[in-house]
Amino acid sequence: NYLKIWNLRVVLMSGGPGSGKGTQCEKIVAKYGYTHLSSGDLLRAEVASGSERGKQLQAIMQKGELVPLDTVLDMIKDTMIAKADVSKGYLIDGYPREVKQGEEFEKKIGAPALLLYVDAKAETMVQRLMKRGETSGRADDNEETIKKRLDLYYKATEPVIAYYEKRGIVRKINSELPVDEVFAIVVKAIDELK
Ligand SMILES: Nc1ncnc2c1ncn2[C@@H]1O[C@H](COP(=O)(O)OP(=O)(O)O)[C@@H](O)[C@H]1O
Ligand SMILES: Nc1ncnc2c1ncn2[C@H]1C[C@H](O)[C@@H](COP(=O)(O)OP(=O)(O)O)O1
Ligand SMILES: [Mg+2]
Repeated sequence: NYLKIWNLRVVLMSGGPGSGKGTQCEKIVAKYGYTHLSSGDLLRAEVASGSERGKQLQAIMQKGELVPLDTVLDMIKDTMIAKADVSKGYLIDGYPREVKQGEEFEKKIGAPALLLYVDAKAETMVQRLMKRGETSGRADDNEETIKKRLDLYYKATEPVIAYYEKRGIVRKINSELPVDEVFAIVVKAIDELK
């Protein structure tokens, strides 16, 4: 199984907090059957388990900071391996969030085929997250933490997109558009992969 993950297609979903990554990933899974791995969901599952490690992770996420690289990469890799036999490809949402994470992913897992970059204005992202916060129950969907997540996104995650742009695998998509219009562009980008 460990060998098998090297041969499966990897698509990365990137963009700021609230840009619509999760929303588009859900639609991609429905159409293409990729295995969706959200680093945030994996971490929240660990928190929900009530483990000691979960408590430490919760404290970091509540502050809008990044959890240690090894923790998140191990979670992703273990899940990829566990699902290799039934997977048609992987859709990875929320990773890499800094260039170092991208480098480690390549060393331990492999090179992605495509990076979908859903791009929205800061204002739009804040608005969406405040709205999501009314019902999400997420400890990080509050004004103070949203601001920190946005700052960190511009500082640490945007350089990741530049890193993959040099390889020509980035497709930038205007996610100010309605969900279905964003998805139509996503579909085009995926269908262009051979
Ligand atoms: N294209 C869009 N237009 C309007 N609202 C959107 C759009 N995409 C996502 N949203 C809404 O914005 C919020 C954040 O979306 P989500 O997919 O959770 O983003 P992310 O995973 O990038 O944080 C959700 O409440 C979602 O319904
Ligand atoms: N690759 C990663 N490295 C470090 N921390 C991460 C991470 N992915 C997620 N986290 C932590 C910090 C994030 O602020 C938090 C929520 O992530 P998320 O669910 O992907 O947010 P969103 O979908 O709103 O962009 O989890
Ligand atoms: Mg998300």
